[in-house]
Amino acid sequence: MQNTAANKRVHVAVGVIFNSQGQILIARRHDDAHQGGLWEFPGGKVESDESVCDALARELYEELGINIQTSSCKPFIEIRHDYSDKVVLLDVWTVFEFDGEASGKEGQPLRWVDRSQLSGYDFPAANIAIIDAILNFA
Ligand SMILES: Nc1nc2c([nH]c(=O)n2[C@H]2C[C@H](O)[C@@H](COP(=O)(O)OP(=O)(O)OP(=O)(O)O)O2)c(=O)[nH]1
Ligand SMILES: [Mg+2]
Repeated sequence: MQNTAANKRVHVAVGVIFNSQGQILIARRHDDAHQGGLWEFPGGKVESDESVCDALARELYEELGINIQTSSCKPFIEIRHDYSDKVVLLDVWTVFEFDGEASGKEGQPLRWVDRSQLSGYDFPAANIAIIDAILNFA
């Protein structure tokens, strides 16, 4: 099979996680990762046997050490984006309740930011639409 962007399409569960002060958690992607060095909303690839929400819960535990109830993740927006080397489907969910204190379990820097501060960080291109939706979110 040819190594085309089409067969590198990845389905990604992404969490926009709010704390009790209404701040949002962002993490900096490792320099050597795809879209490395940029900030992201935590999450990762959905495996074939998982629901998106189960994948999100697993990724948030692996990356941040927090536990979410699958009933607390609500669908927010879906973004399909074609990077030249990869096509991603970002399945974005909001999370308002979680147990534990988030820390960068993979050594990634984390920040809790007000939504007005999001524009001060560099995100992958696919995130522009997510950030617009957050800014318009009631
Ligand atoms: N998690 C996340 N990924 C994003 C965002 N924006 C964006 O373009 N992406 C892209 C980058 C990657 O190509 C893909 C997510 O892959 P990932 O590296 O987080 O996947 P993963 O956690 O399962 O990582 P790994 O096990 O493969 O190392 O989606 C975002 O806000 N959050
Ligand atoms: Mg990830």
